Amino acid sequence: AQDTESDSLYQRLGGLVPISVVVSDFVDLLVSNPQINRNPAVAAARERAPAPYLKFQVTAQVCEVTGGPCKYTGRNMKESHAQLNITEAEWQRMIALLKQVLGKHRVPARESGEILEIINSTKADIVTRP
Ligand code: HEM
Repeated sequence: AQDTESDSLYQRLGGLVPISVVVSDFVDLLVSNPQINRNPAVAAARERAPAPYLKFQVTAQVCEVTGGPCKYTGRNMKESHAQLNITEAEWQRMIALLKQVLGKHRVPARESGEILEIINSTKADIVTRP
């Protein structure tokens, strides 16, 4: 059936299968990005939080906040990123990688815009250095 204006973002994205694929590609790009890995706190956190774990938690979180049936049980964004010293430049790099993945998977403009808005709403909790 066609999407309607009132469908949740979760429904318009196509549910957990496409969401998990996009998150997986995004996390793969993020954890292998040389600029972001130059941050020693981020690089060190890979042992505590390996890519498969991040994929699980981010998928559950995106599913929940877009109106899907999941329940995110991880830590909040402020606590989980507080020790990582994430800079504005690292944030901008992450946004560029996210846009790249949304484009690769042909996520439409409306849905991409809503995802970017959700991600931007977490920026103040995640970026702790200029
Ligand atoms: C430059 C941007 C970002 C970097 C470098 C980054 C890096 C990390 C790292 C290294 C961890 C593991 C922390 C630890 O366990 O000590 C983590 C956890 C996590 N991040 Fe990010 N992150 C970024 C942005 C985001 C954004 C925008 C979101 C989604 C809104 C997000 C969602 C999560 C989630 C759900 C966890 C798991 C929390 C938990 O373990 O309970 N991250 N991130």
